[in-house]
This record gives sequence, structure tokens and C-alpha cells, in this order.
Amino acid sequence: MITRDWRAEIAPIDAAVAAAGRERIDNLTKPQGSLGKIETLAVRLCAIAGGIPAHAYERRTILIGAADHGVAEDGVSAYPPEVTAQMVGGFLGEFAAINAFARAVRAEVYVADFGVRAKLAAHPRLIDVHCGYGTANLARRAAIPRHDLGYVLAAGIAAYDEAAERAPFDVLALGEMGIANTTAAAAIVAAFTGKPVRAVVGRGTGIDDARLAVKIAAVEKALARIEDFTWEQIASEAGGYEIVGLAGAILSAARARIPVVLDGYIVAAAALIAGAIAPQALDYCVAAHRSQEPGHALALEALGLEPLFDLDLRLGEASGAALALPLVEAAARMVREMHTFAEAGVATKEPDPT
Ligand SMILES: O=C(O)c1ccc[n+]([C@@H]2O[C@H](COP(=O)([O-])O)[C@@H](O)[C@H]2O)c1
Ligand SMILES: Cc1cc2nc[nH]c2cc1C
Repeated sequence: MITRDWRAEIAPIDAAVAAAGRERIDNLTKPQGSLGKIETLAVRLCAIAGGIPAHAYERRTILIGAADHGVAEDGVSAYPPEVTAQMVGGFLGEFAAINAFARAVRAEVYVADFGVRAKLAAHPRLIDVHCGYGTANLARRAAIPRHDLGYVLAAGIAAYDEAAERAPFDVLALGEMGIANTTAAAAIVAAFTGKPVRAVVGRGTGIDDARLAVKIAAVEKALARIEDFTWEQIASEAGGYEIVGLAGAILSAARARIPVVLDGYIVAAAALIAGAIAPQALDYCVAAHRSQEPGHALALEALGLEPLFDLDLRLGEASGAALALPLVEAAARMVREMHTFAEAGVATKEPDPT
């Protein structure tokens, strides 16, 4: 089913390189540890780059995976499914939140259609990797036939390649758009973490208690069909096209040794799939933020990733990942441009009195 051997193709990061990065950062002219998570991020960038990064990650691309979800028909979202295609129109028309944020952080925006229900007109910023007109309803049957998973993963690889060809980048931010996709993400997170369904199902776009009860029941039905807990069975039962597609994009970024900035809950579900395929792919991931969706913190814990910030976001569409891009630049500039105490001739810390 998996046509590539991702575990062989993705280089694990070198612990000695990470340690050398940490050593240099500890010797820069600032009290040790005073730049907190920016230091941890800089160590990760050094590990990914195989040394001090050669640039400041100024070529930035935001890739938004879009798709529809059959479970939307049960009323698990506060919005109707047409909004998926309409918001893709917004991203391409450049008037959505992500476009405003992308302008603020100087990033290119591309949208990958992995499985939107409506037919979308060609557009220079649209990448057509369409796998189907929305998934099947996960409350009733497998969202994606198992034999299609390799095809959907390959669509993610193709989307990555196409984005890289249209605008070469040093860092990739991933986001998504798909009405009802927090239901699919919740099923994936529950399956991978073993956490109770109620802990991973949140209010998504802002649902009331009645819709929340339907959403919990839908996730329970999908979970009840999962027996072997392989990524294939989890992804097939829960979907969606954009989640599996984004897992493919994460694997591609890791293979190319490009840092990949993850947005919110749904992208974390994609990362769980990528990590099940090749655990070392997660070394190339940076968690931008912790979303308001309660299961996101649990997913990040399972991924072993600490978010850079928490701004109470729950929009998706890569909004949080976009805001992390200047932090990636700042971390790279810190390690590239700051001098060490020895280079600067600044006195080092006083020894502690014993
Ligand atoms: O990124 C998040 O953590 C996040 C949390 C809640 C909602 N969303 C967005 O809202 C949509 C899914 O919400 P829902 O209620 O339709 O499942 C989808 O388009 C996501 O981009 C995103
Ligand atoms: C309006 C709207 C915009 C979005 N962007 C990402 N998910 C979204 C969901 C809705 C409903």
C-alpha cells in the first residue's frame, strides 16, 4: 500500500548536531535560557539544517489543504458544508484571515484541493490534487476506502512538489479548510492517543450542546469500527482527504529537510498519521500554537511537540502557523547573527558562591 519506504527516506536528525547548536546558543550574549522557546526552536532549526542554518527562512509558503467531510450531513458543524468551497474562494480571492496574516508575515499562500465537494475553477494559487468529492460519512462507514489511502498520500506529495515548484521555500506552514473536519480529527486523535472521546471532541466552529452530542456519537461510531489501530485503518475510518494529504506533505517536507510549521487541531491529526508512517518526520515539525480545541493539547503531547504560543485561536486555515513564521526567522537570526560571549568580549556569568 505505501509505495515508498519513508522510514528509509527521511534522515533522522543528528543528536550531536542538536547538542552543538544548544552549546552555541548557551554561549550567545544573553543569560542562558533567557530566550525560552525561541532557543528550543533554534536548536531544532540547527538539527534540521545539520548545523547553523544557512539563511533566515525568509522564503515562506503557506499550504492550505481543503476537503469536504460526509459527516457534515449529520449537523456536526455550526456551518453548512458549502462553506468549504466558499472559503477556498476567499483564500484565492485573498480576502480571508489567512491572506491578511500572510501579507503581515510575507508568505505565499497556496490551496490544495484534496477533496472539495464542489468543482473548483482553475486558479494560479490552487493546486488540483482532487481525490474525491468529499469523504463518506464516518458515522456510517469508512470515510476513505482503504485502497485509496496510498493515492491520497501521493496527492499530498504532489501538492508539496507543486508548491515547491511554483515558489521555492525554506519553511512550509500547513493549514486546512474543511467543514466538519474537527470530527474526523477527533476520531484520529482518540484512536492514536487512547483518550476518551469526550476529551478530544470540542466545539469546532462553535456548536451547541445538541450538535456536540451528535458529534460525540459520530466519533464513537467510527472508533467502534477500528480494530487494529494501524494508521491505515484509522485514516480510512476517519478520513479526511485533506488530513491524509497533509500527512503526505509533512513526510515530503521532512524528506527535503524543510521545517514544517503545524497549525491547529486538524493538522496535528495529520502529523499523528505522518508520525505513524515515519516517526522521525516529527523531528522536522514545529507546533505553532495550542488551539482552543481541547483535544489539541492532547494531540501535541502525543506528538512530543510543545506549541510556541497560545492566542486562543480556533480558526484553522493556517492562521496560527502563519503567525509562527516570524518566530522561525527570529530564532534563525538569533543563532546566525548573535555573537558569543567570547566573540563579543562580554564578561560571562559570575560563578555561584559555594
Ligand atoms: O485549527 C483548529 O484548531 C480549528 C479548530 C476549530 C475549527 N477549525 C476550522 O473550522 C472548520 C472545522 O470546524 P467544524 O466545526 O466544521 O468541524 C475547519 O475549516 C477548520 O479549519 C480549526
Ligand atoms: C467562515 C469559516 C472560515 C474558516 N476558516 C477555516 N475554517 C473555517 C470555518 C468557517 C465556518
